[in-house]
Amino acid sequence: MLTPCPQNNAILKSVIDISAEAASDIIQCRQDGFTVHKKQDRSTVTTVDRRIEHFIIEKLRHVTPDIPVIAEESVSEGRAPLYGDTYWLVDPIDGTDEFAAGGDDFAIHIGLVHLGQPIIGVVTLPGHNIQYYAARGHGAWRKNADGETRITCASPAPEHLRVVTSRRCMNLPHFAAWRKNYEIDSIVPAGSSIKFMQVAEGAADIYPRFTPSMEWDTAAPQAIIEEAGGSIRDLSGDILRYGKAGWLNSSFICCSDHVRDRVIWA
Ligand SMILES: Nc1ncnc2c1ncn2[C@@H]1O[C@H](COP(=O)(O)O)[C@@H](OP(=O)(O)O)[C@H]1O
Ligand SMILES: [Mg+2]
Repeated sequence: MLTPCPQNNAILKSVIDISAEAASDIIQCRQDGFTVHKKQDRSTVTTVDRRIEHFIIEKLRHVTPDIPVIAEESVSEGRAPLYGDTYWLVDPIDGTDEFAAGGDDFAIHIGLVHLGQPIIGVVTLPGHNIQYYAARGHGAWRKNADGETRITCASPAPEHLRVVTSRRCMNLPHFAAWRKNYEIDSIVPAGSSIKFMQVAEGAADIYPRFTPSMEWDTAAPQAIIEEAGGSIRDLSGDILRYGKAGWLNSSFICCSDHVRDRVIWA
């Protein structure tokens, strides 16, 4: 376990500002109009994803010149810098499909990975005007129009689980089989990293994901959920780690520590 580091808190403050500036720009771009393209893997990208990623990379280079930035769209275009023990993982828009369709459930992710673990995370929801953030040892926080509030997973956890998951996951046979093993209160679909944030702020207890995700989809949210009293684990119960082949995550379960002993790990 890494210890709290005052320097990380200083870096976090800069990243919160960078992400807020990127959020304003996304809202402006949405008003001005943008174009939608398909990547080689047939997934969606917009001119806004690329613009925001470029902005974030330039800003991070200024704040932490020695830390390489691994970012979704650059990797898609075959541009990933050499990296070592410490690197940024950036998703300029998580939930691009939702953003391109005019919805509000999309997020900006900026996460700092050190020795395979995310130690700083900022998740901004431009469409909801909310920021979530954490640095290892400094707690998890939410900032909105009401100010800054410390967030934690629900304690005590309710008897029946409040499940949140991806719309893509809800109709999968794997999910149908999984849910049969649990006493469930509700199953609510949500887009992008809103699912992680709902667990982190106590609005949901568990987020199972049986469809693919990339490391930039989870790094920033994982830093936050871990500071809020939860975790993201593979189906064997091992904490999700970073720097894997192709930046691809396995299926995972994100849950509050208060329900972890109810989860059936493989
Ligand atoms: N087949 C696939 N392979 C890898 N990642 C996938 C995928 N299908 C969806 N994703 C990831 O899931 C994210 C959307 O999550 P959700 O379905 O929970 O809203 C996408 O984020 P992007 O929008 O950044 O591409 C993408 O990274
Ligand atoms: Mg993205």
